[in-house]
Amino acid sequence: MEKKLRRAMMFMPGNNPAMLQNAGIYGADTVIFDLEDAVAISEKDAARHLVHNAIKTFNYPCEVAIRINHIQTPYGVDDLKVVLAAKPDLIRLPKAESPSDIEEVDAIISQAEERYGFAPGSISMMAAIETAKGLRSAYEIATASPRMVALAIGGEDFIADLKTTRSKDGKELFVARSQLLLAARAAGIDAIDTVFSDINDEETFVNEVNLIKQLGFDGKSVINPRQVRIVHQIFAPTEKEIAHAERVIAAYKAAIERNSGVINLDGKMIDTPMVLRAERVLAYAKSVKK
Ligand SMILES: CC(=O)SCCNC(=O)CCNC(=O)[C@H](O)C(C)(C)COP(=O)(O)OP(=O)(O)OC[C@H]1O[C@@H](n2cnc3c(N)ncnc32)[C@H](O)[C@@H]1OP(=O)(O)O
Ligand SMILES: O=C([O-])CC(=O)C(=O)O
Ligand SMILES: [Mg+2]
Repeated sequence: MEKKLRRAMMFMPGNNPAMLQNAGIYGADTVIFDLEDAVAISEKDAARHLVHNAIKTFNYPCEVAIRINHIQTPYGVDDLKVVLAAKPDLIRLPKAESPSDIEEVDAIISQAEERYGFAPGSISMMAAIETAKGLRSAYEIATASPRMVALAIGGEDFIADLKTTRSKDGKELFVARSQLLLAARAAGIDAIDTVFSDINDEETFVNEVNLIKQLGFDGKSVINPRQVRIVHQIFAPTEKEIAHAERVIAAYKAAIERNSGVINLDGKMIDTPMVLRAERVLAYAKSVKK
């Protein structure tokens, strides 16, 4: 099965009807309708129903995710009660700290799938790690349910938990990003980087997207349509990368025909991991073009 792309996952407040209506037009791989921190407590109930109706009404051309409130707040269970009936593709649990958070949400989703006649397992889950405590259990959280498709880092809350501030080069998040990436990779699921809040600082945003791509992340949470285009551009393999990958595969095939194990391409040794990476570049380029 072809891998699902989750390059830009775009948040919007669940109580903003205009944004919900236009959510699908900006090309994000995933839209995230937020019921958590972007929605005031007095608006929680209205937002749930608005999000439910939007999913039922608009035929979004992308993955549809909902960020619910944490399951142990007074709002999380009610969020699920209302929105699951609309069959979102993905539930994002914020501030996950233990596998039991995931198990609790998983159980409620299973009940809803049965009640509404949805295929078992058809609603996926992801979790955002936003505290040092959550990061210590990242692998257990990632593997707590077969529904889990991604771990994200929630950098704003994480930095508050670290008791520091956010710098332009993100040094304070470096270890957390690396550890989260390792946990996601060990679990075989996607790793998604945090939002970048200063939508007018394009230069720092571009540097940050290049950094997280190099670290190995699959995508980034974003908060504005302008950020979607930048993330998608940076994640797309360049013509040069595609041409190189094609030459690696061709050299590998030619070597197999010659029964030769060692391949030399432009003076550089090519071996199995490089062939795997070249295959991944070509598969990625193919899915990006669609
Ligand atoms: C730390 C966290 O928890 S982050 C997650 C929660 N936060 C959010 O969901 C915030 C999402 N983002 C936003 O609300 C907005 O982008 C803001 C407030 C940051 C900036 O808003 P604006 O100044 O209006 O942005 P901008 O001028 O670029 O908007 C251009 C258009 O895109 C729309 N738009 C902006 N952001 C979004 C979005 N996230 N989703 C959908 N549409 C959006 C605007 O409504 C506007 O539409 P229009 O031209 O039809 O009027
Ligand atoms: O999960 C995210 O990217 C946004 C968020 O809540 C945070 O940074 O605290
Ligand atoms: Mg947060």
